[in-house]
Amino acid sequence: SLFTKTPYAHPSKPIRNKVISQLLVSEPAPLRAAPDPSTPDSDLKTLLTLCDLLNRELLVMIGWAKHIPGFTGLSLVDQMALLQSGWMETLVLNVVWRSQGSADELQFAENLRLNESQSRAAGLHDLYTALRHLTSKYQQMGLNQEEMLTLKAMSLANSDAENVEGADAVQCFQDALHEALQEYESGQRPSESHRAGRLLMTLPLLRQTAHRAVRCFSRLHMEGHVPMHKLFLEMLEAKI
Ligand SMILES: CC(=O)c1ccc(Oc2ccc(O)c(C(C)(C)C)c2)cc1
Repeated sequence: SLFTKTPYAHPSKPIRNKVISQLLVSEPAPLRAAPDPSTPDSDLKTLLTLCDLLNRELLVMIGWAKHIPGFTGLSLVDQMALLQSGWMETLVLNVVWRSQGSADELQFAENLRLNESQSRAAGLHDLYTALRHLTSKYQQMGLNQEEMLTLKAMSLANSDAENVEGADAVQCFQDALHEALQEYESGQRPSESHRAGRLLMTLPLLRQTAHRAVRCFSRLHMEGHVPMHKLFLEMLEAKI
């Protein structure tokens, strides 16, 4: 009838899942590393540049989270709790996604890629092996951008923060993201019936990779060579 609202599929864009299309439009532009031109190149300079990049990524991530459908429906306390427990997984997925196109480098930024020997020189070998392991897992699976964005939002929603006030609201937030993934995968042609489950089953490895990254930073912090930004230290303390 004239009044049934048939969804209008724009010819060039297939009808996408609402949650996933919202995640696509709110994906921030990748940041660029900002090495200090007056400092001579050194391993410490690499670390300082990476630290600065991470600090800016943290700030961008906080703004990004607010665009995840349902996130701002949580109490502010719960929004902060999810960010404090899920930030590392979220940032790890970002670097792993950026590194998908490379066989042996980590692409922290378009203008900052490290291979194994450069990572080792900067004291980041543990980080390198952990992130490359997860990167190759997603390369084997042929992870696409829609799936990466959904997993990123899920990793925040499912970060198992301890002191959550509104457990039901968080559960509902998680369910909406899970539903979006299921709907997206069943809409794929050819649809792979186990795809959504396989993607969810990579989350334990993502959690483990984030913990290995935290250990790497705690060691670097203990060694005391690298000054770390206050926000980063606060977020790091929330993970230890
Ligand atoms: C403090 C310090 O020594 C440090 C060393 C390396 C580093 O490199 C990174 C840059 C961006 C980034 O997103 C990530 C993760 C993906 C691991 C979060 C790591 C950041 C900080």
